[in-house]
Amino acid sequence: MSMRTRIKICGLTREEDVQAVVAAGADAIGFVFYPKSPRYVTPERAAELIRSVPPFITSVGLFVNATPDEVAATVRVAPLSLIQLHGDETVDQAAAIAAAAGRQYMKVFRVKPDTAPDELLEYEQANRAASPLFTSLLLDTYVDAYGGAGKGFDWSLIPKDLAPRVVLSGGLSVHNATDAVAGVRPYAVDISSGVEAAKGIKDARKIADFVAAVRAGDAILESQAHHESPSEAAVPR
Ligand SMILES: O=C(O)c1ccccc1N[C@@H]1O[C@H](COP(=O)(O)O)[C@@H](O)[C@H]1O
Repeated sequence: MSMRTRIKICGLTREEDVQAVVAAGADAIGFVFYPKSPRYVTPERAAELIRSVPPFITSVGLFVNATPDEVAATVRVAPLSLIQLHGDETVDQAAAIAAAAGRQYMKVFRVKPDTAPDELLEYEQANRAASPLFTSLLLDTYVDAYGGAGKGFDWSLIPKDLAPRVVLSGGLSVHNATDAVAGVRPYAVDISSGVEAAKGIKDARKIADFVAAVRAGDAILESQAHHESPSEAAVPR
């Protein structure tokens, strides 16, 4: 059985970019509430942008080392469905932030060259045990600036049994999206730099091409599923 890989486009600051993401058929839109990011938006600006988001598209709020009060105050202004905790929040801090905000959340793990695959599995289990609001691990590359750097990591570090539950990010683009989907088989992919004309300014053509490249990966998985034996095909990804 194969599945449609979910797509999140992150770091939106302009109305026309929101429309481009929706038109391209992506599933989620990300707003960066980290003041040091060039893609930073205020909660009020995010609320304005979310007004043009149709139903069944998830609006995600990205935070880096914010306090529970700060995140709760942001979701009172901007109607976010999901929170992305992209900093050094501990497992318990992440659970407390989500509880204060009353929202489901993704927790980032910033992968380094020496990250052991088991660390990823253990970190996912610890987050899952800490809160019923935890939804999934988001894997990004370790960089000093926390994220949005367009830098990839070694996907072979992702355990095969974890992959169908993770959101894969870090340096994705039209050039590697098909391989990422067909090779890693993640639940979802998340991109910022790879679909930009400049930081915080998205490019509609790049967004459409990225979505098409992800769907090409899905098509490869679909055709593989048809050629697998019945016992292999019964294993959901
Ligand atoms: O987008 C940002 O500015 C940002 C700032 C701080 C932390 C994370 C940020 N974005 C996230 O980074 C990853 C990778 O992005 P890229 O595609 O490599 O540019 C992604 O999850 C973004 O949501």
